[in-house]
Amino acid sequence: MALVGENLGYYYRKDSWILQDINITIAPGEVLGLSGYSGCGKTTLARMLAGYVPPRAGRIILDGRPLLRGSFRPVQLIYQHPEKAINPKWRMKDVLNESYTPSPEILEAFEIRKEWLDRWPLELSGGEKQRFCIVRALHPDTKYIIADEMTTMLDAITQAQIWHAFLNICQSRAIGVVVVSHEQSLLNRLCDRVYKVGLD
Ligand SMILES: Nc1ncnc2c1ncn2[C@@H]1O[C@H](COP(=O)(O)OP(=O)(O)OP(=O)(O)O)[C@@H](O)[C@H]1O
Repeated sequence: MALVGENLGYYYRKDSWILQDINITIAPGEVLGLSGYSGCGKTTLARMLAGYVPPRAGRIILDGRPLLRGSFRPVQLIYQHPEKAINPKWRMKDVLNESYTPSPEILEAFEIRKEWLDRWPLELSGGEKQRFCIVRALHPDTKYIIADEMTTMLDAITQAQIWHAFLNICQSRAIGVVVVSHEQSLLNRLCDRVYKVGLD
């Protein structure tokens, strides 16, 4: 059930390609890093791999078939800023239960406190909200997760705890993970291999 990007290319302004001829394969359970200088196109590539943006060239294949943009996303994307992914008019328990009911164990693994569930998004910190986005992405049918600067806003200790919990679950379910980060030390620590986007 590999996730494959074949000859991918992207531009925002016509004839001004920011990504070209990207060939990338992620195996189930693999942790792949995406590195590269600021503005080289990491987020754009992440969005294409998750099926949020159709490539201008090439295609995304999941399990031998083109990735469909259906209602359920087998490739989940976690953004740097959880505010972008959470409806501000929903209480956190509704955000959490949007697509499945997470077990008490998974909530515990991410240290999500019971009293947070009745709060509005504005009443939680960015790091607290991000835990909900991570749990939500770990839907039972998720095959791949693209984590775009997922823990950039967190202190080093919380960052380490969250990655530990997250990668344990991904490993146990053979979920493939793409870690997008500008922090080379984080990529070296977490990833089986690192793909460099752009030239530098
Ligand atoms: N919606 C857009 N319209 C036009 N240009 C865009 C748009 N989004 C991004 N870009 C440009 O595309 C290039 C790649 O952006 P992208 O966000 O993918 O890079 P990145 O490697 O993730 O950057 P960073 O590490 O700084 O987050 C940048 O030059 C950026 O200015």
